[in-house]
Parts: sequence; structure tokens; C-alpha cells
Amino acid sequence: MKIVSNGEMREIESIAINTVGLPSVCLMENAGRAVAEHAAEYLFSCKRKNIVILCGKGNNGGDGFVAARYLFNKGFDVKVFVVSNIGLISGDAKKNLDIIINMGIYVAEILQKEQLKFFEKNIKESDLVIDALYGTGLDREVSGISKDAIDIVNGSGKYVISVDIPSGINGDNGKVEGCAVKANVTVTMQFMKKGIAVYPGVDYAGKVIVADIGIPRNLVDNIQCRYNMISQDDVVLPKRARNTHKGDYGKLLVVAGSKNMTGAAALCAMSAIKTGCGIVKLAVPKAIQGIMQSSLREIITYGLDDKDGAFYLGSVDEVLKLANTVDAVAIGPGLTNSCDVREFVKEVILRLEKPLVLDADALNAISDSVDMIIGKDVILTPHIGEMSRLSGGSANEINDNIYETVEKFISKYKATLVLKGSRTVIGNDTEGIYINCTGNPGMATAGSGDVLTGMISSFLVQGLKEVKAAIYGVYYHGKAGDMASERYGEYGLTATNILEYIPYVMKM
Ligand SMILES: NC(=O)C1=CN([C@@H]2O[C@H](COP(=O)(O)OP(=O)(O)OC[C@H]3O[C@@H](n4cnc5c(N)ncnc54)[C@H](O)[C@@H]3O)[C@@H](O)[C@H]2O)[C@@H](O)CC1
Ligand SMILES: [K+]
Repeated sequence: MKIVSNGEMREIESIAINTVGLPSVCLMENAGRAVAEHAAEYLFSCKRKNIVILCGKGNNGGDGFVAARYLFNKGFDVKVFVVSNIGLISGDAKKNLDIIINMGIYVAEILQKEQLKFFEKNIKESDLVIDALYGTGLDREVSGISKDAIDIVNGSGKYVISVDIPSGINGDNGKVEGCAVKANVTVTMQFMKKGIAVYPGVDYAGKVIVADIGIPRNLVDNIQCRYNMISQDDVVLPKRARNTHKGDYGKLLVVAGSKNMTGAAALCAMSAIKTGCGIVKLAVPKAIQGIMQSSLREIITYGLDDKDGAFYLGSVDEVLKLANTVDAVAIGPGLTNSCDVREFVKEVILRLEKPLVLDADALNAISDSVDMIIGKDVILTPHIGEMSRLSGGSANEINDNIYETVEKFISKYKATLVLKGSRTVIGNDTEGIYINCTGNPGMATAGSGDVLTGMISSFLVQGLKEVKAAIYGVYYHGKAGDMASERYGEYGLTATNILEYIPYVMKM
């Protein structure tokens, strides 16, 4: 699913209006009607009828005026409050404001504090609030009367439907500009918007419904979007040919584990084999090979020369020899974060000429020399904490600037980045940005990342290019976690449960 910025949306609308010749007022009519339909559906479901519509002075407000008309025609009790001097309203919005005034629909201005009191009284008596204050035109922090009105809406506990974007959310990056409406549902026009595809915007948008407002299909199909939301039809699993053997499904080397962390290696190797690759070789420090062998039937394990139960420079040659027998290498889970391990990881990366998935301690190992991955076929899978060590900046700064963080990193290092979080973002400078929306908070558990690394690596050796392997891995990892949480809940969910459900979600 394509995701657009405010500017891209405005450009698409202007092509539809000025080149194709679609009257802008038709787009507004379709937008307002879509909002009205969802509002009516909710009100019919709870047999309620009082609606307050909060409108701004622009076209987002215009959508609100159109919605008011349709809802009034359906017999609902509609009150419209405009946070602007209605004399300042122009264009399509003015047209629709005049119509609802001519129809006798209640319209009041909110320009000063005392009018807020009346607004608050009506909000309290309402059953549904429609937020048509700001959409793609939000261009500064929300303040004054608008802020007060938003606070009243958020404090009312009423069911809220936002038009296009929850007012106060920056449509380009999802930031809260001062304050923002917390909606139950956001009816967004024609395309998913960047600002409600990532946090914090996701938190304010509630359930997002993408409404078709009549932008011509060839325009919709032909726009090249850098940002995309991963959907089921992006991750179709090809049917397997009958006359194949395990060699046809790729060979992976997992380099993982240390004497205190054996589970990470096992989870990563097992998730790779469960995701369908033909052969998984697991290289571990020889101190733990016995444990691995006894618990991993399907995995070929190798005990490498180690130093105090962890890899060190002396382990490199054996890794490179093993790497020559496989299609890709995953390195990182449970390695330990020591000086020896960091030297080991860097030496392997320097000398390895294979597609590489770097996770966990392998990411920590290169955090002071990320340049070394430039020119290599690398997928990195950091969580926010590891990302702050890779790219600098605090976890909060990264959380607040997800898009910029990803864009800066991928343009500098030309790698494929999987920035894990409640909305994992996959980025590759030439292929674009992909946002995942499967998964749940139960997956924030030890070992979940090891399972993901195994899945991405498995898709890689099965022949998918880096970005596709990352997209498939992240999507099915989240799906497995969702199915597992249906059975185990979110508190009790473990990485082993996610592993358990990989075959089921890939079978669907
Ligand atoms: N352009 C079109 O033809 C269509 C636009 N549509 C609607 O129009 C919206 C965009 O409308 P506009 O571009 O008029 O802008 P908005 O209606 O989003 O914003 C209204 C105006 O508020 C002002 N403003 C922005 N941030 C503010 C702040 N923090 N405090 C106070 N004032 C602020 C700006 O001057 C802006 O023009 C879309 O989100 C969508 O809902 C849809 O009806 C589809 C058709
Ligand atoms: K809005």
C-alpha cells in the first residue's frame, strides 16, 4: 500500500484537478461523504444521534461541512463548530459552509474562551465527535483556541472520527505538533499518510480507513511512492515445484552463541529452518557445541576454536571456510559484547564475500566503524537501542525521527536497514522504505530478534533480494507473533512460541 507525504498528496490532488479536470469540490464531496458513512455506521450501531463536528478554516474543515450535510440528511442531530471567523473561509469549504447554513444546520464559531464553554457543553451531550480541524495543511504547532478545543475533545471520552489526519499530527513524520486529537478512527483520503503510518501518529489515528475519493485510477497506480505499507499481497509465497531437493532452498551459516548465551543461537538457527531454507549450519564456540548438538536435530553444528567460551580472532578462518559452503551468513545473536568478539566480527565482515545479516552483538561490534559495511551486501537488524549506537542520537530522538534516521543511515551506508520497533521500518536507498504493521507488544521479549534474524536470513538464501528478504521476514515474524499471542496472550508470549507458529502463518 502506497504511503504519501502532505506535499505528494497536494500534488496528486492538483494533477487530478488541474490536469484531469476533476472539480476539487467533487473530491471534497467524496471525502466528506466517506466520513459521514463511517460516522453513520457507528451511530446506527449504538443507536445514538448527536454529533459535534469541529472544523478548521481550510479544506479539512470543508470535508467536515460536507459530512455535516450528509449526516443531517440521514436524520442525525448535527452541530458544527468552526475554529475560525467564518468570513475568512473561502473556496470549496466556503461553498459547503454556505450550503449547510442555508439548510439550517447549526453552525457556531469558537473564537474566544467563553464560546469554548458552550462547545464543551455540546461535546458532553454528543455521542460522536468528528475532527475536521487540520489535515495535510497543518504547518505549525497547534495553540490557542484550537489547542483548547482539542483538549476538550480528548478529555470528553467521546468516540472520535478524524478527517484525513488526526488534527495536530504532522502528516509527514507523525510528530505531535503541540497537541493532537486522539481518534478512534481516522478516515484518510485515497492514500495512507506518512504521519499515521509510524508512531506517535499511529497512536493518535486509531483504526485507519483509506477512503477512495475519486482520484483517477491511472494516477493512483502510476505514482511512484518511496514509502510503502507492507500488505499481504506483497509477501506471496511461491508454490514449491515438485521435483526439488533441499539444495534448491538455500544454505545458511549462522554464526552465534557463547557460553552464557546458547538460546539465541538455537532460536536463530531453528527459525531459519522453519522458514524453509534447505540447510542451516550453525557455527558456535566449541565450548557449547555439545549443548547445541543435543537440542538441534535439523541443524548441522560446528564447534569452532574459542577463547573462554566466545569467538575471537582465532575463530575467523574456520568461519570463512564454512562461509564458502553456503549462500549467506547471519552473525550476531548471543555472541557476547567483548573486545575479542568485536575484533572477530570486524575481521569476518572485512574478509567475507557473501550476503550478510548483522544482528545483536555483531551490530554492537561495528558501532565504532560502521563504514566498513559500505560496498558489502549487508542487512542490519537493530532495535532502537542498537540503532542509537550505530547512528548516534538518543533512543528518544530516533523514536521521534524514524524516517529521517532511516533515510540518513541508508543513504550513507547503502545497506538494507531493518529498524525494529512497534512499526518496524525497512529501508534501502535505491528500493525505498517499507513499514510493517503485523506484530504486537507481546513480541518485545528476549529472543524475538533472534527469531527474526533467522527468518530474514532464511528468505535471503531462498533467493529473495535483501529488501524482499527483510520484508518477508518482518511480515511473517509479526504474523507468527500475532497468531501466538492469540493462544498465549501478550504477557506469556515467548520467542519459542513465535518460532512454533512460523509454519502455520506461512501455510495460510
Ligand atoms: N485539496 C483538495 O482538493 C482536497 C483536500 N481535502 C482535504 O483538505 C485538507 C487539506 O486542506 P488545507 O490544505 O486547506 O489545510 P487544512 O484544512 O489541513 O488546514 C487548514 C488551515 O489551517 C492553517 N493551519 C495549519 N496549521 C495550523 C495551526 N497549527 N494552527 C492554526 N492554523 C493552522 C493553515 O493555514 C491551513 O491552510 C486535507 O487534509 C483533506 O482533508 C480533501 O477534501 C480532498 C480534496
Ligand atoms: K483532521
